[in-house]
Amino acid sequence: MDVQKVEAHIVGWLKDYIQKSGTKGFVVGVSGGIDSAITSALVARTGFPVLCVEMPIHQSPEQVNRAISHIKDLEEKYFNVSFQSVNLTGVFDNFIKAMPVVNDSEQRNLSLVNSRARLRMTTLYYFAGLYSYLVAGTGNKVEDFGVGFYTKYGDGGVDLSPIADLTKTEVYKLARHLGVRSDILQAPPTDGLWGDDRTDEDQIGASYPELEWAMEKYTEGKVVGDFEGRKLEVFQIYSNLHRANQHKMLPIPVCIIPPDYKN
Ligand SMILES: NC(=O)c1ccc[n+]([C@@H]2O[C@H](COP(=O)([O-])OP(=O)(O)OC[C@H]3O[C@@H](n4cnc5c(N)ncnc54)[C@H](O)[C@@H]3O)[C@@H](O)[C@H]2O)c1
Ligand SMILES: Nc1ncnc2c1ncn2[C@@H]1O[C@H](COP(=O)(O)O)[C@@H](O)[C@H]1O
Ligand SMILES: O=P(O)(O)OP(=O)(O)O
Repeated sequence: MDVQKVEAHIVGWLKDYIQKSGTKGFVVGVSGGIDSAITSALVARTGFPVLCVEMPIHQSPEQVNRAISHIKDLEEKYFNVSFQSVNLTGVFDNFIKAMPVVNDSEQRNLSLVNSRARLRMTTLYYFAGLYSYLVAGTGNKVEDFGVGFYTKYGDGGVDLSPIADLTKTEVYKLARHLGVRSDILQAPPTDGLWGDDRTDEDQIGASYPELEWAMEKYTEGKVVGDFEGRKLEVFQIYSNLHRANQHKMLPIPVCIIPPDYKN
């Protein structure tokens, strides 16, 4: 990958889009992870106003510190970048209190995990509405179009996706080129939504390089019977998630009324 060309292409694409949209800038959630680090670094390079929002919800101090240090790095380098911290821990705790008590704790935990992501989306759109900004998405190609590993209308609820055609491996290459901090480069990818230190790999059961391999094979039309051992395991993980999460990748189904019913 020619990182210089990719950087220039994405920055140009962002500038072109925002000029045509008639909006004034970008807002992006910065978590201390690699995807939001490069997304914020790219929107910063457009010269348009960029609001980086850090939104802890029972977050580990390491994650918070990485996010804040990254935003400070950007603020020092780019006059157009500003920083807002919004602690959503109390909002989330009150949300839980307002919900009825349920017994199935596994399903409840997953639903609450996704509620965290949706509270962040709501916050980003608050700022987008306030300043006429666009919400920049941070999803990469594997998350968005491979395994659908994101929260529908949570971190998936965005106005534009600058890095969604880059695999995670390409995200790392671009991050090194953009000079992203080493602690962010070294942090294992995590959604940070569970209140513990589980990584994306712990949750999915395969690493990003493995998923990228499977995505390539799946796209080539390979099937389960083509593999054995660990490759088979990874291919099955990928295929199952890809199929189950199609509803996140396709436009939502609309019930079309037969025209003669309307006459
Ligand atoms: N970037 C990240 O790393 C990241 C970010 C957020 C969440 N996550 C992870 O992603 C996962 C998200 O969980 P999820 O996918 O269960 O939740 P989700 O809320 O994203 O999607 C499930 C919802 O989609 C809808 N749905 C389900 N099947 C459907 C169908 N066939 N057609 C239409 N709509 C349908 C339902 O409303 C359901 O509640 C979690 O494991 C979470 O930890 C990862
Ligand atoms: N703590 C956070 N502060 C700001 N923005 C956040 C935070 N955690 C997550 N985000 C945003 O959501 C996406 C996806 O997050 P994952 O950590 O990959 O689940 C992230 O890129 C931020 O934009
Ligand atoms: O989306 P981010 O920035 O939180 O990156 P990662 O998923 O690698 O933690």
